[in-house]
Amino acid sequence: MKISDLKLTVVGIPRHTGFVSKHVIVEIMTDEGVTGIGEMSDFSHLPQYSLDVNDLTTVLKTILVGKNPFDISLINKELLSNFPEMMFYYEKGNFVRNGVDAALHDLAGKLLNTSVADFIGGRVKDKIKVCYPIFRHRFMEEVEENLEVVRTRFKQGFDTFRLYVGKNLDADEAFLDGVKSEFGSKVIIKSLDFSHLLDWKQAWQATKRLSKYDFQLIESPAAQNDFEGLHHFRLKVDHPISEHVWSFRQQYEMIRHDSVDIFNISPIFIGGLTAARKAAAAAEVSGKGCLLGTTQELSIGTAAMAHLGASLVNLNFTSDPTGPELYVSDIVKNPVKYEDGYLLVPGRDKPGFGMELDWDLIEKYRVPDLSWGSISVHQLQDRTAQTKA
Ligand SMILES: O=C(O)C(=O)C[C@@H](O)[C@H](O)C(=O)O
Ligand SMILES: [Mg+2]
Ligand SMILES: [Mg+2]
Repeated sequence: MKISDLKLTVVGIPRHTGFVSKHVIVEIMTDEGVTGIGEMSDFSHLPQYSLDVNDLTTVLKTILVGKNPFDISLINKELLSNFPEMMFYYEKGNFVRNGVDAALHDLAGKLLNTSVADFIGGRVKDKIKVCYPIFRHRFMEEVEENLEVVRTRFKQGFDTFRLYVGKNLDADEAFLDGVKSEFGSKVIIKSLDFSHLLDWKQAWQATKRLSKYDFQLIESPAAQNDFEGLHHFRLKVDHPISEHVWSFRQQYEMIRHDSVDIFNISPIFIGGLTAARKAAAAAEVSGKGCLLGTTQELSIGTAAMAHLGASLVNLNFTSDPTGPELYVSDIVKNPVKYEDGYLLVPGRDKPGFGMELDWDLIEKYRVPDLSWGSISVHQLQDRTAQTKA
């Protein structure tokens, strides 16, 4: 059996915040008529240049067509040669490798008539605890809007939230205060995420101020790749520290410098399920915790993470994938489901990821390319449509 073709389709889907994320749907076809689907999720991140999707299609066809789809390790090796690791969180080559590796997993599952979780290690759990994100405040008037988000989502069963912080500490504090006085211990704040916007000393000052509120962990409280800074920060605070994994070299340096307690692992940022499983194994071997991060995927990307999370033995902190709840629409007929603040892993009876494309929705949200238009760095850092300077 051979891979016979590949197709990439770009969609632009707004979030309830108004921010639009562009994603690429990947289809890998075989000469036996079975197609695997994957997602290169959320290209709408800095840096502000875009890939040429037609050219990318040609490049990926050159790599894939004629290969046996079960040769996932071999194909990953070739993808890595063509899209090498960079020491940058939002490196777009990782998104490309992730979408292809996902489609290969979906394809393998379909060909074997087995779910992806069963294909990569089976199920330690069939639901994954997740938290809903509260995007970064820049202005005081956003506090009430975000408290309303907590009210709405709490009613839907989300009792755990994470908060992006660091640009307006008065607003961060007002929000945490509002949550505490309205919900008390019924609502849990999983994390404060500094998103590498402050250096470790500034993040430490901010943390001291916000530490009168309860939260479980602190994420990205230093510049990207400041392994020593993370280590210094970690020794100063009682909370566990988490950091995203965006390259194996970076993960190795975090282990070597004892920079973190928890690795935040997302297939999109490390370049696929195959790579994410290695990162989770490295976490296990180095005695670190692990959680599933997110770029806010659509249902295909989120299902891939659900299958991955189901098979991990060391997923010991609340995870982040809530994309399908954030966007106004999806591109599948049967989106992933959330129940009482858990992401449900698609059933064992469904081959591959268990997702089916909805071409009416794809046509509705299809866009010609990954071009940017006009958007500010603040909007990209804070994931809001807020245009105020
Ligand atoms: O934990 C994080 O950091 C994120 O979730 C990053 C976000 O920017 C996410 O990728 C998003 O698009 O909202
Ligand atoms: Mg983060
Ligand atoms: Mg994202």
